[in-house]
Amino acid sequence: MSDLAGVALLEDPKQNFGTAFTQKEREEKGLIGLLPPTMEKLEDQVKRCLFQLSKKNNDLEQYIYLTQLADDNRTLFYAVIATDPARFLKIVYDPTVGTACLEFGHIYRKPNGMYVSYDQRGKLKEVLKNWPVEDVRVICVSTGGRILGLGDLGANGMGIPIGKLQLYTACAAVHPDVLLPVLLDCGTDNEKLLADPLYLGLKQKRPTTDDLDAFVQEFVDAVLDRFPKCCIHFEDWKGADAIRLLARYVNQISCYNDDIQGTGSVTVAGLYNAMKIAKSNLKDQRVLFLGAGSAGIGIANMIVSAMKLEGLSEKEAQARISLFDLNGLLEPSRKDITPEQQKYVHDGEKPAKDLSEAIKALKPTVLIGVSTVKGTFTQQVIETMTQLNDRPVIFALSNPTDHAECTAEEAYKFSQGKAIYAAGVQFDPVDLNGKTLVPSQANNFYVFPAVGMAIVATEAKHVPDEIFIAAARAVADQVTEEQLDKGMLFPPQASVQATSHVTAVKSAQRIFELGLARIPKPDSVDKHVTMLEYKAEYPS
Ligand SMILES: O=C([O-])CC(=O)C(=O)O
Ligand SMILES: [Mg+2]
Repeated sequence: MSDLAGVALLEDPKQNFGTAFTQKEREEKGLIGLLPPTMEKLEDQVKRCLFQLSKKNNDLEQYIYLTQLADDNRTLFYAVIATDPARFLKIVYDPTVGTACLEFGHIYRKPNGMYVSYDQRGKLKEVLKNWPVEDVRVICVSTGGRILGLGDLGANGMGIPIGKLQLYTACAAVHPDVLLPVLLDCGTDNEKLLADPLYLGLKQKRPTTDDLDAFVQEFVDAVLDRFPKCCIHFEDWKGADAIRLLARYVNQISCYNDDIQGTGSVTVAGLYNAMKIAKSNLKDQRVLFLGAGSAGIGIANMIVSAMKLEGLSEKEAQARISLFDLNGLLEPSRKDITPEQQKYVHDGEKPAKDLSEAIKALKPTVLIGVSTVKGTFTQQVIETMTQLNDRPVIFALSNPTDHAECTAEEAYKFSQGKAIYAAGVQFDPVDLNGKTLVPSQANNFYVFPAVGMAIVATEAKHVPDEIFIAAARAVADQVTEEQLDKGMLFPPQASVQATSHVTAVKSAQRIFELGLARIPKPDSVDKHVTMLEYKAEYPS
């Protein structure tokens, strides 16, 4: 039982049970008179929260309410989320977390994690000592350099590490005590924020790449010094930084980049199921990306890994993928190709500025949008895909909602219901010619919380793409025939906890198979994961 008492106990979100403290606890802990006399159960408290939430008239207000609830009583916060994950995922996470990040300096209440800032360089080991928990197992860290499809939001990006780690617990039951959100504040190039008197981050421009990399190295060293078993989850960094730093650290320490590997994994999961619907194989697809940043490269690389498992060579797999960005098709005459993009630039390809033209020339079977630009999958683009394919696969992954390349309704309508569609956010079902089509949300929340649990459960020393392929397979295989028939490529969000458990177990098994665990393999990986799972309950 808690060593805190009285008001201090009520102010500790981990140990505060509010009106659910029993008479005995109230007497022993000096709480008599500090609470209303009625003693409630967790279910009663949940009902009151749901009532209060029903009075909030927009999603941002609900986000603010839930943030305060988490600061007040953590158990109750997770119990509320568990009543309806599908409803609350879109509040504590994408898309509402995007609105929250835009407003973060304005709606700020409490830090809820660590702000490690550029002006503390040279002292990061000292800084990390200020975190009160000794055995942190996952840090989710962002520079705010590229928040969702919203660009550089600087320290306002803190909403993302907080929200991502809340999903570790809400989806995969990772114990919240072992999770630490970090905003690595290196300034921002966002002039609007720099001019905002309520902005909370460092009011300076971002450092050079070399200076950033030196700062990140100091941060990595400080993390390993303070938390030797910790995995570093990189999230929402500027694309080039994300790719470069993942390449540097992926085989060196326990780390992964969710925007690269998690997004790649969930997209491959969606493609595995799209192949079941289209009665085809991944290795036979031709894939065109709109957007050639970290998400596009991450997904492309993951598709290559998945095609290799189906028997293609690396070169053969890469030849099946092309990239198209703001400046048109990435082809040999372009002068602005980065080394990571180069493998998807193919001899003989001609310049193309118009996406429909590129589609006619390349005849892709799969079109993936990671452009952050709304409406770029026009009627013409969707119709061209439909002329070329019986079942065109169209994934409009940019988020939040008003950044999607096309809506579910547009994809289904312009393809006469033939498109196999997924988006980065959840769109409502669409009625077309007497059939209800259920669009999927190809969002990395199906993957990163479960992989996070697998990492915690195995103390993985590295987190290579193989683990994310195993997670993709696990997610895909949990969709039933009946769900596939409605166009669903992912398991229902209502059962995300059960889905994440299975995905975590399969991912952990893969970590053991690859020899990447730092603990001996338990007799039952399933039981081992179950034992670690956090329950949003008061001790009885
Ligand atoms: O957070 C999300 O919904 C997906 C994601 O990682 C991103 O867009 O950066
Ligand atoms: Mg992200």
